[in-house]
Amino acid sequence: MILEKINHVNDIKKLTSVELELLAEEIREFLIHKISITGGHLASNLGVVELTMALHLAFNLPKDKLVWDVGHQSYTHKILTGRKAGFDELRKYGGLSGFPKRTESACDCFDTGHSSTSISAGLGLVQASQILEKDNYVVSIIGDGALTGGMAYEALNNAARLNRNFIIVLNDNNMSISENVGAISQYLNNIRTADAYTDLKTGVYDTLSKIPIYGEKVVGQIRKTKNGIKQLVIPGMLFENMGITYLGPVDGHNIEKMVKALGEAKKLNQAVIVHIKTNKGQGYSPAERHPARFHGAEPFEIETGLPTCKRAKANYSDIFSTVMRKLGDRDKKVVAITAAMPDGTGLKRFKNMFPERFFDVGIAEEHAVTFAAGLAAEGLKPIFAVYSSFLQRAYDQILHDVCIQNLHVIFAIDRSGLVGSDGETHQGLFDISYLSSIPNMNIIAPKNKWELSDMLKFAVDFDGPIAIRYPRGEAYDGLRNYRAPIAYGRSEVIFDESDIALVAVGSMVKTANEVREDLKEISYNCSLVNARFVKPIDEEAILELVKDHKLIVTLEENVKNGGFGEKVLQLMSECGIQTRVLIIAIPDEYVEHGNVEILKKEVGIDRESIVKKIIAAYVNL
Ligand SMILES: Cc1ncc(C[n+]2csc(CCOP(=O)(O)OP(=O)(O)O)c2C)c(N)n1
Ligand SMILES: CC(=O)[C@@H](O)[C@H](O)COP(=O)(O)O
Ligand SMILES: [Mg+2]
Repeated sequence: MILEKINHVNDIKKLTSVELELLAEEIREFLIHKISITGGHLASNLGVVELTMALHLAFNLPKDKLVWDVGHQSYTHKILTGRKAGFDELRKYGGLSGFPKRTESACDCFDTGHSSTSISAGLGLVQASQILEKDNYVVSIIGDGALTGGMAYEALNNAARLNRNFIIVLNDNNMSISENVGAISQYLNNIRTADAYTDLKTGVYDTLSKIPIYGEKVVGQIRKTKNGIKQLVIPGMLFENMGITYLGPVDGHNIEKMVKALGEAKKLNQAVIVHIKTNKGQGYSPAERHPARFHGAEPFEIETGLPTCKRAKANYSDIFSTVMRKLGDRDKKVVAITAAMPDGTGLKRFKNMFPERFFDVGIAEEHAVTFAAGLAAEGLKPIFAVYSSFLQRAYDQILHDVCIQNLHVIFAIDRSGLVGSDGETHQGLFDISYLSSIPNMNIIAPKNKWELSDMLKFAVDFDGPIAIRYPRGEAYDGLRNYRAPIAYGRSEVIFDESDIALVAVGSMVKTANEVREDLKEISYNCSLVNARFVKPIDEEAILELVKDHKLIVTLEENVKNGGFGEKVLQLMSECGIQTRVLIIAIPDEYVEHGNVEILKKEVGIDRESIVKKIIAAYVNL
């Protein structure tokens, strides 16, 4: 096994070219085997095995810096930097992260998780090296999907004026999670498929370069020419015209060719894009055939590619998908938007049924929000389905373009709360806080699958900005009989007792009900209130609760700062009420990756911890 020889960074440099080919095969087998057990981002990682090897051969880590965009494709990099043994615990609590982490290795120079940040971060590293007079290379590796994100262009706009080497590797597999979208994707596709064009370019350059003394100059001259012959011989004109040298496209499964291209790129004192063509899922036919399904794979059977655990119940995204279909049927003004997540959010069905009312804008959450605002300004009813953590980057667009004008944009916020194995960057723990500080915004959260459906209908009939937050995973199907119509700003009393009032938001209603049952067994009486509205909070109901309850407990899967509990506390203080409020929420810290149940325990929002906290608070009243 060649893989056994790879224990430290740069071990790869000791291998012969035959061994390198074997190593690529072994890494693929290793990844397929490990991820079939743990789950993880398989298809993207299979696609970059040779590219990562080429980068490790061409550069000296950790002195040189590799910045992985999104970072979901960094598994081979982890293997080559001595972290092979960690793959049994990949994305598990306390185990190896699925993304680059500076705390995990000196070879991880920048943490990522969200898309399109690598060129900005890389440029920062380059400028820092210059100021600190360091002598190292910086390489940002960005996918064609990540290149649909606006931040990448903001960075390219700046990188173009560099007079120092900065290599941007464009890992082009012609896929985002789903099919990539937009003009840039089309442009790259044209380059990918225009082999004759590439040969012409290579041929012309090679011939010209071979002419003694003047050849190199002529090539340089062609690069500087704004049109004419350059249009004919240089793919990647878009980048060249911006002032960024373009090299490629290069076969991303040929190590030798990539090392050569990277060597050329290293010679330039400016920003240079090396366009690498890869195949998402390379070497594992189920992933090659279904790259979207194997983008973020659950554990699967290697022979068939089928998931090992069949899902018995629908998750919230499935419910959303079904309701969206009905809403689309019922109301022609309903339009749906996704920022490159049609599968994850459950919008694929809507896309198939109403293609003219479906918009995938690419990984462009900021644009998605302002685009939705434009649609709403003309009277349509846009529903932007987005993961909680990805909506974070559209804060100003929500405030400036939607809420100031009080436009009727519906935010269907999936993955609110703890998401689990993706960790810090993806936990949806801030949306209540960041949204509720914005005037005109309304925030609701369903307790179960039926309420998600009711709330979506309510939101479509509403007028104004409204966000519905719901968690990742299985949709709760308990408390079915509690289905009072949704009324603006009103909560729902589920159990009316005395002593302790549990006021829970969305996913925490289920937990609160379990806590209520546990406490009942030891003779504590608890009322259970489903908050429904986080903004505006149901002040009337809360002021009613303080009349016959000694302790109010608020429960939410959001950070405490700026959360629901703090709003209740503020109301109490404004009304001069002394009743004790116990806030069950996420503490002021980032929550790492791992199984959601373990994470809940760690942050103290699991059933058992809550019971203990309530008893402690109650006996100390
Ligand atoms: C801001 C943000 N939005 C959405 C995502 C979800 N996401 C992760 S990877 C990905 C597709 C990236 O495509 P590409 O860069 O081409 O990489 P590939 O998976 O094809 O290797 C998306 C949409 C994200 N990580 N960050
Ligand atoms: C890397 C990334 O951002 C996505 O692939 C994300 O991991 C998807 O998460 P879900 O599995 O919750 O759809
Ligand atoms: Mg891609």
